[in-house]
Amino acid sequence: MNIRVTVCVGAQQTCGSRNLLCGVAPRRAFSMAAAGTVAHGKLEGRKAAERRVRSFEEIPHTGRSGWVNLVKFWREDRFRHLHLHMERTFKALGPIYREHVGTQSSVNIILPLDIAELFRSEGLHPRRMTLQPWATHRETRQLSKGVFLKNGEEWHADRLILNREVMMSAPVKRFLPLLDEVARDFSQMLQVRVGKEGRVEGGKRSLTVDPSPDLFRFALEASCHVLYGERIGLFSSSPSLESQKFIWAVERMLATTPPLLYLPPRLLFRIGAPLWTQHANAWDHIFSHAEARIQKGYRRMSSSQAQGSGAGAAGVRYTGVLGQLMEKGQLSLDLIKANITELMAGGVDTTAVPLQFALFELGRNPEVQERVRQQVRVSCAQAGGDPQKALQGAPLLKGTIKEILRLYPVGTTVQRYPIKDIVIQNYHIPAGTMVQACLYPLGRSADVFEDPLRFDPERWDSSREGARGFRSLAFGFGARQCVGRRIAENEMQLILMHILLSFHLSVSSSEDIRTTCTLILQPETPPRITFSQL
Ligand code: HEM
Repeated sequence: MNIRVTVCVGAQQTCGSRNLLCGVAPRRAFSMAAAGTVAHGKLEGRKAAERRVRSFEEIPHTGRSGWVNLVKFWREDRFRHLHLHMERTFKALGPIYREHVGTQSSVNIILPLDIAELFRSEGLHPRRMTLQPWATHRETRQLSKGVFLKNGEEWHADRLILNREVMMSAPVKRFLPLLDEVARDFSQMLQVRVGKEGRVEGGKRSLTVDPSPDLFRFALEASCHVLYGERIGLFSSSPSLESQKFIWAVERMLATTPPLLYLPPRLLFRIGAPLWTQHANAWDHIFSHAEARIQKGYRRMSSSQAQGSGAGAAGVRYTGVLGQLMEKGQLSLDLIKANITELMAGGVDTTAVPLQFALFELGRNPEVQERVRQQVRVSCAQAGGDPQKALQGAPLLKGTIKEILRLYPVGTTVQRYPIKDIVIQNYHIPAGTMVQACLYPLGRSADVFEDPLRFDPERWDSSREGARGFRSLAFGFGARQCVGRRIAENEMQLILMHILLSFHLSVSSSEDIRTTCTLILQPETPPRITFSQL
């Protein structure tokens, strides 16, 4: 593959390291043998050396001192552009490199086959949000009120219970109408706004706005509807200030996480003190808000159980993931709280931000937009109001989401710590090393995707080559993949479906959006979108 040759020549130059799978050494061996100057024995010796698994130390790297790198990262503001830094570094060093920044060191990979190797090998996962590396500190423990989600076998058993309420097809079928209701309301709210505030052109109104605040409210409203089985009124004329504060707190928590991850505990409370305080306050708010919501749901559940009408009884409406977990009683109340808190914190920016990118890409690609809309119209007409059928009949909606997450992956990396030694790109990687699949450069690599910068939802058509094989990894992989995946996929498809049925989308400039990395990838400035009545 092209990347292996060209990129690795660069790797040799930069680090003096040779990646023998890259075709550099074999090419030399061939020319020497052709000239008849190499004895047979020597050639065999060279081949054996080529087959030798190279040591960890030989992996190209960005500099040995984590502290020097940390200073560079601070000075050059690389934390905010980590995705671009990775893209550049792969171009310079080849398809695998090591990086050491502050207390973090990782091996970074980009090629689907290598990523497959990583995921196939048994690997531990980084700790969950409530268990960040510095969570061993007393302060963090106090902050999160002693509620922790564990890793390991215990985690796996709990996760399987949770999967039954959020990932399997039966719960998805139950919560899909709830998401559809919120998506429909969002579109209606927008219609009212365009009707009132829009400019008239050719008898129709259109309005240009930054939709991001509304998308954040949509994401929280939708995930709360699924979690608690009831609406929290964020589209009303006086939305709750507490919910708005929750949205800000999640944003703050995400934005303050990356730099803190690289600081050792000693420095954390000195250099990082203001950041740490903001981070701790944000988590405090997330926990207390989620706790209040959970208590409310718990009281509602208890009173309906006291009246003898459990959530599972015929004719009783779906009481959300919280209600289902409480009714089944397989998880302790503390674990239910911890999981629901995490689902609340994980369910806002992760969907609101890709939706901004989606509206932008559909706006700047009117022909693609029209093809998706046509499919949605036909499918909705045939679905007779059933949201599941409507989505099944419009695969381009799913393609749109995959395409958005390819170009703008919410999490720019997926990480694993292999529990056994593994070999990637013929390099030995010891157990316990953090290995990162780097999704942003993967999604934009011409060696992996044809015409990678083109927004093309049809490329994910399952009959097309390239649609398969460790290329769509935005939700991670395997037992540890995103637990909110089904909520997110359906929520995003449904809102796009309702928007496309009501509005034509356009943007004033088709220039690329500049992106920045907090813990998630987002636009530096939210794009303004013109919504025109159809
Ligand atoms: C486009 C939207 C989303 C993307 C791209 C995304 C991506 C991810 C990724 C990459 C992981 C790590 C997976 C792995 O290591 O294999 C993850 C984990 C997680 N996500 Fe999401 N996510 C999204 C939406 C959501 C939503 C809506 C929720 C909650 C409703 C959520 C909750 C979580 C939780 C709780 C975990 C930790 C799972 C565990 O370790 O058991 N995510 N997500």
